[in-house]
Order: sequence, then structure tokens, then C-alpha cells
Amino acid sequence: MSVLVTGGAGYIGGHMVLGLLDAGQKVVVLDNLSTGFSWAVPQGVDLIIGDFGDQALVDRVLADHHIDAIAHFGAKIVVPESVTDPLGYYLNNTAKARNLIECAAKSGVKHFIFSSTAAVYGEPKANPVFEDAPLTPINPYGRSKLMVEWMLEDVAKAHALTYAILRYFNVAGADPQGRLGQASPVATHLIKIAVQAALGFRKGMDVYGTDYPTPDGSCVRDYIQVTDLVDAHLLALDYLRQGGESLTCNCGYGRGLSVLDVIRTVKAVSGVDFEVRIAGRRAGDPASLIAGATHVRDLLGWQPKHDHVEEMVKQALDWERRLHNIKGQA
Ligand SMILES: NC(=O)c1ccc[n+]([C@@H]2O[C@H](COP(=O)([O-])OP(=O)(O)OC[C@H]3O[C@@H](n4cnc5c(N)ncnc54)[C@H](O)[C@@H]3O)[C@@H](O)[C@H]2O)c1
Ligand SMILES: O=c1ccn([C@@H]2O[C@H](COP(=O)(O)OP(=O)(O)O[C@H]3O[C@H](CO)[C@H](O)[C@H](O)[C@H]3O)[C@@H](O)[C@H]2O)c(=O)[nH]1
Repeated sequence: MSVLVTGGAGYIGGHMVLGLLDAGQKVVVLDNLSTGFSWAVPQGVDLIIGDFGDQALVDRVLADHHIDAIAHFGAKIVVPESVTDPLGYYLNNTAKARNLIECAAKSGVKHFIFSSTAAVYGEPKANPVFEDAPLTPINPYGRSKLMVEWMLEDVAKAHALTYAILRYFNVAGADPQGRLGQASPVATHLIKIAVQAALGFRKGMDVYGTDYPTPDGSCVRDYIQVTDLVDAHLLALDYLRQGGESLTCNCGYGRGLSVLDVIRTVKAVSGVDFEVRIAGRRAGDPASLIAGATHVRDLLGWQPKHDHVEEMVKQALDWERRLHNIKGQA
């Protein structure tokens, strides 16, 4: 049996493809390359360039490749863009996901792993935030994802399909073997931006707010290393294939780092004292988001291996240098 990875030419999906290959699994990638890259998909892996909302295409792929599980990473992921283009987000992340889930249910795909997000919690009242906290997303991105969670819950009651909804906190770092990292040309994620500043690829960086009710006034997040996150998916796949019941798990380490902590670490690891400007708050940023992450450990037996911010930063630095060379050669 094979796993269909949508968004497998992107950052996290691409690491999932590596994880599946390393585990000896068969993989097929479906990606429209809107933000992904064909070079990110290892040679020998079937890359189908197309849209996961295209039901004729998806039906063909499911039939041709004996797919028993779909890992659905494909999405638009930029929160501010979701505010200015909500319909684009509801189309891509919600309506097209509905098409994909329909194909899965009708063709008898047994398992569905969904990339959800801590953004479904909005501004949590307490941290760490556990899976049963109120689901009150504050932007179209979070809402577009939450609706997919609801669809899966309903579809699993009506069809022979089990799911794992994994709510990622802040994903960071790169493949420890240096094969892949975050390649998006429009970086919005903190560690990537700080690393680019350290390498001189951008002129310093802004801190969006130092007046939050947090220990140092900057926002606190739970950064999870991408290979550790992929491990949670591989465990979820095994668990579902062995007959496990559908589940929803936060994916994070259960500890918070402030924006200023992260910048200090990037400066220390890179040895570069780049310019840091204190700017105003960015709209829609919750002060703190820390995962209540006992479920993923207890239900899936997940044990992180890369829970060190220095390691994540070093991986991101190494990858950003490599990416610069890849772009230079292109
Ligand atoms: N990066 C994070 O910190 C983070 C946090 C929480 C959740 N997530 C979720 O993880 C998933 C992967 O995110 P990422 O950071 O790897 O983003 P990414 O942009 O690198 O990857 C998304 C991939 O999906 C593809 N894609 C988008 N729409 C498509 C469509 N209609 N048909 C086919 N392919 C399509 C893109 O080309 C890209 O390769 C997303 O679902 C995102 O919501 C990411
Ligand atoms: O140049 C920058 C970039 C970011 N930040 C700050 O760093 C923190 C982290 O920001 P990121 O953009 O790296 O990540 P977010 O927490 O905004 O969001 C990420 O994690 C969320 C879940 O926690 C969602 O899934 C979302 O898709 C994903 O981008 C925020 O306080 C942000 O204001 C800065 O100060 N300067």
C-alpha cells in the first residue's frame, strides 16, 4: 500500500516524504507547486503536479497507486493573506479539502492524516492549551482549517475512514541530514527571518511587540522541530493502520520561547549581532501559545529527539546557506 502526500513538495510535507521513504514506505506526492518545489521531491518518488481539489485527477491517483492513507499537508498558510483573501483560503483549504475527502471516502481510502494548526484555538485563555480547549480561531486561516477538522469528524462517522488530526504549533528547523528545509521565498516565520538576518540576506529584522503580558514582553511560542513533527505523523499512520480509533493531538513540546529568546539564540549560534528593531504588534498575534502535548505522547508513544532550540537554529542556518546556493545555481 502507498501513502498519498498532498503538499509533499512543500516544507513539512517534503519532510514527511523523506520520513516515509526512510521508513521504507511507498509514497506518491500530489502538489500544484503553488508554494512547493519539484526539486524538493526526491528522485524516484512519483510527483503528480496537480490540484488536490481536482476529483478526476485524485480518483485516478487513488486507483492507480493503491493508496490506503492520505497525509494532507497541502494548504495556503499565510495568516495575513487569509485576512485579505478569505475566499481564496476557504476555497483552497476548505472546499478543495472537501473534494479530496469525498474522493477518499468514496474510493475506500482507510486513513486520513490532517495538518491542522494551533490557530484553531485563537487566543487561548490558558496555557498550555489542551485539545479540549475552546476552538475559537481569530482569522480565516484558522477557520478554514477548523472546518476540515469538523468534516473529518462527520465523515468518519458515516464512512469506514479513520483520521488523525494533528494540530501543529510553530514548526521550525530542517532535516538533520541537510536534505531539505523551508524554501519559501516569502518568509514570514520568525526563525527563518532571524536566520536570514544573521546571514545578511535581509537587513536586520523587526520584533512585533514587546508590550505583551509575557515575561519579557515579546510573544511566546512552542517551536517544534520538523523531523520530530514528522515522527508524530509516522506513529499516527502506524496507529491507524493497526486499527486505532480516530484522534486529535496537539504537536508541540509543551514549552514556550519568547521572540527575544529566539533572536538571542540565533545571534549566539550564528555569531552575528544583526540589527533588531522593536516594532508595533502584528495584527492577530496571540501573546502566548504553548501546546498541552500529553496526548501525542500517551496515545502515539511520541518521544521528541530534537527538542533543542540551538539545534533547530543551526539546522535552519545550514539549510538557508544551502538554499542560497541552490537559488544561485538556478
Ligand atoms: N509551517 C507551520 O508552522 C505550520 C503550522 C501549523 C500548521 N501547518 C500546516 O502544515 C501544512 C504544510 O505547511 P508548510 O509549512 O509545509 O507549507 P508549504 O507552503 O511549504 O507547503 C504547502 C504545499 O501545498 C501545496 N499546495 C497548496 N495548495 C495546493 C492545492 N490546491 N493542490 C495541490 N497542492 C497544493 C503547495 O504547493 C506546497 O507545496 C499546511 O497544511 C499548514 O496549514 C504549518
Ligand atoms: O519578523 C518577525 C516574524 C515573527 N515575529 C513574531 O514571532 C512570533 C512567531 O511568528 P511566526 O510568524 O513564526 O508564527 P505564528 O505564531 O504567527 O504562526 C505559525 O504558527 C501558528 C500556530 O501556532 C500557525 O499554524 C501559523 O500557520 C504559523 O505560521 C510571533 O509573535 C510574531 O509576531 C516577529 O517578531 N518578527
